[in-house]
Amino acid sequence: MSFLELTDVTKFYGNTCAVSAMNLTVEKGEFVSLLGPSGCGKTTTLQMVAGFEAVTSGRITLDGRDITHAKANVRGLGIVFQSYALFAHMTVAGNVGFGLEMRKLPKTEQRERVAQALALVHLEQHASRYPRELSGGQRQRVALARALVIEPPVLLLDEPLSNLDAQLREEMQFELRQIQRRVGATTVMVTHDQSEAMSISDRVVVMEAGRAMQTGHPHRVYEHPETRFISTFVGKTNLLPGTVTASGARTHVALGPLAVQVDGPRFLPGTAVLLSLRPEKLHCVPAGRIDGQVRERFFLGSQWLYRVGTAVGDLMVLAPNDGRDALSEGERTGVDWPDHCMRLLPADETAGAEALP
Ligand SMILES: Nc1ncnc2c1ncn2[C@@H]1O[C@H](COP(=O)(O)OP(=O)(O)OP(=O)(O)O)[C@@H](O)[C@H]1O
Repeated sequence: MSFLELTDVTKFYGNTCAVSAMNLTVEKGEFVSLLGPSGCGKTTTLQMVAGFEAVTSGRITLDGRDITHAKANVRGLGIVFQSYALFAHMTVAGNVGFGLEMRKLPKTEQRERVAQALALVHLEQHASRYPRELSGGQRQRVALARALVIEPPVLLLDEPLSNLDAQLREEMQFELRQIQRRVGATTVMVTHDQSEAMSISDRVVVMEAGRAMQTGHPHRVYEHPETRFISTFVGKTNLLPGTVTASGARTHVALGPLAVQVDGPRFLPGTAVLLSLRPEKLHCVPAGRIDGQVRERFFLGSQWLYRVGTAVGDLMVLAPNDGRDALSEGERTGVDWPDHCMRLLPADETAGAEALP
């Protein structure tokens, strides 16, 4: 049995189904992110684990105990929610120590643990400040220290880095991961930022319309998305429409004038499919699988992004900036890619039954 388990957890608000038969297992010490677009049910899922929202049906267990209907305060979870503001009238140390005070721990132990928690988030020197005297990022770190100080079995984070500018956000992502590893807290984080989820999680759960669509290691989900939605929500991709012409050890697909053979899930001949090709897997070469012409180019610093017009449609190609001259707009180029980078997705996701086992 996993440390935290959600089994068929469903939430209705009136007639609105916010979360539908959600299944999730989180191992002790694991960092799992719920990733998905606005309104897909991420926060509602976290709120049900926290005990702030009632579960309509299904079951939640923590360390083997059924906590589906347990009150929030007896679950003892560490929570950093966007709306879970700091106490304005208390200092940073007061905010961080609040949970320990509630638990009536001896004063000396409280002081020690508050100092440790503040050191963890590098805010020792701000212990006597008030929240209004801190930056947004510092406030989020106080919220994190307040959650960590009670040494919770599970840490629940809802967009914990949302108030930070891009650079601080990136720094804090790594810091958060380090803190989480050091403390060993089992963590569930909600985010709509796919790069954030991928860079710090052991596993990501991609949600769409109240459902968990795919769960796995970030690299696995990125390289083997199971649906069109996941292939475009987690990273960027070129999607080329094609038709399956034959299915053997590999699937033969016709993409207009181009024929390819793809490993992976097999489809019946005649099935409409999409070939997913990640832009960074494509190369501009003098002679490739297909000829094209650079329509546009964008300089991204460490990379060039080319839009290359070809007979199978426009292809986005991401090339490392190796310091040499880039291709010019209007220039002719071939486009190539390795066989193992091709992924086939059903064009019509309701037609999954047509996929061969
Ligand atoms: N208290 C509520 N009453 C009615 N409907 C709600 C309530 N809270 C959420 N919903 C609905 O449930 C669905 C899921 O909302 P939720 O906040 O869980 O999504 P989310 O993925 O966290 O979105 P966001 O990234 O925008 O925060 C949405 O359709 C939302 O409108």
